Amino acid sequence: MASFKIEGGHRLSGSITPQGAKNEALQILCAVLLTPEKVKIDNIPDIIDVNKLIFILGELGVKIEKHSPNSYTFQSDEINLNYLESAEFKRDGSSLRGSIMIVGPLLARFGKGYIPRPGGDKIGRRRLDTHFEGFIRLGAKFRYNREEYFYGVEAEDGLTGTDMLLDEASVTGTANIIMAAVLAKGTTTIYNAACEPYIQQLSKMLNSMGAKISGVGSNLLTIEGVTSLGGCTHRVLPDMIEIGSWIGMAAMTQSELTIKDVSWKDLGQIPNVFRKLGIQLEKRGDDIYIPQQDTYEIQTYIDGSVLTVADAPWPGFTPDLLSIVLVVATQAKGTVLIHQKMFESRLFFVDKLIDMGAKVILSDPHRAVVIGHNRQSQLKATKMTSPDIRAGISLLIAALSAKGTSIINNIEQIDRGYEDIENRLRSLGAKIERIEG
Ligand SMILES: CC(=O)N[C@H]1[C@@H](OP(=O)(O)OP(=O)(O)OC[C@H]2O[C@@H](n3ccc(=O)[nH]c3=O)[C@H](O)[C@@H]2O)O[C@H](CO)[C@@H](O)[C@@H]1O
Ligand SMILES: C=C(OP(=O)(O)O)C(=O)O
Repeated sequence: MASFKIEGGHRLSGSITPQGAKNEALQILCAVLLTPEKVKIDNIPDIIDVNKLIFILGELGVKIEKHSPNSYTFQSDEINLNYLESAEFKRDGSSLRGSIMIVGPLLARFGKGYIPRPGGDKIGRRRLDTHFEGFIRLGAKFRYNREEYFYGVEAEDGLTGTDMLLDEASVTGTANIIMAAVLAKGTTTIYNAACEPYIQQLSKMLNSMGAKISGVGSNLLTIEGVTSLGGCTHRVLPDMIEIGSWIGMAAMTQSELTIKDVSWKDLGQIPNVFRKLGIQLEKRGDDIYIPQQDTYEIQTYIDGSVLTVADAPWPGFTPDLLSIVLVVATQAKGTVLIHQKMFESRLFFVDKLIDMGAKVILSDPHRAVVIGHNRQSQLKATKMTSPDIRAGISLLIAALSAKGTSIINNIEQIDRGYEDIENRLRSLGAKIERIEG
């Protein structure tokens, strides 16, 4: 297991370009299974989860041409469905969350889709009911092998469009159902659909392949099924979660930083939430400029009560940035309640921040109150283990601002979602080293 050794307390400076969005890339890669024609994708992040999915596509027989670390062409004209029944697939498919989204395209195009229980962050219960209820509504037969945690859907006579109301606005669930419905007979409506930029991008890509999806960006999608889809080229948006992480790093290390080409129009609440923590952000063209700030003060509500930052399905604030907001608040002036509504095991990493000297009260698994130090007391370096991607990057941010040298173990968790993070941080002046275990 590799580790990071971080000497904290150094300011960063310069500009950084965000990687392509992990969660969008995982959807877009699955969509290449919907056509026998070539699909070219640019700005794919070179991270563990994405590379694992590309590996699975290769095992499925997809022809893969790599033009550069971030640009590929895929062609799914000879798919090897036998792989789905292999022991290798049971191992490979369960190693990330995004692999679940191969099921919709395979079901739509080949009449069957299987998946072992997918992996991903261990951040609480992560059910798949929405996905499979959607496929069943489209006419698929469902089976589940409890011993092997193996899911399967089949539809020998194809899928038929229908109206459905999702039980929750699941991101990967909506993507999966969209990819199944684009090739179904007739019209499907999906109400209570997730509408994150990831889903909007997937829908736009599918429309450029010949699909007929309307309502893109809303929670009511209408999909007129077509008989086949063609090739396309697609560019993945910058990763809004990485952008939020860079904002957090700049604030915590009191650094002046420019984040380049962020696609402001797709950032939703993200800039505003950081502004509510008192962090100054300037829109400069399509860049975010963050001036060096010695202190920042958390706003209160108009009536003077304590600010809450909570997650919600889009256009609400993404749960994937709450850990970062939490760590940033530890050095602010003021108090904030962090309410992680979606996941029940994502806040436990605060123990480590408390060890480092942060004032945090974990009220219950979903809520933590952060009482900012206002820079009166610097966090102390420590040795810690990264439990999930976002807690991992939050601990890294804490370590960059702390006094002394910290060690973070299990950094594969960070590598799952952040491309070449130590070299990019070093280019901004951070003192960080990877130690191979
Ligand atoms: C590969 C990928 O794209 N992963 C993202 C995707 O995961 P994923 O698609 O797995 O997450 P879901 O959107 O299905 O749900 C996440 C959690 O939120 C709960 N929930 C969801 C919707 C809702 O309206 N109410 C509700 O309580 C679910 O029960 C679940 O516990 O979306 C999550 C929620 O934005 C992100 O954290 C993950 O980074
Ligand atoms: C929860 C996350 O990822 P995954 O769904 O892939 O585990 C995340 O990106 O923060």
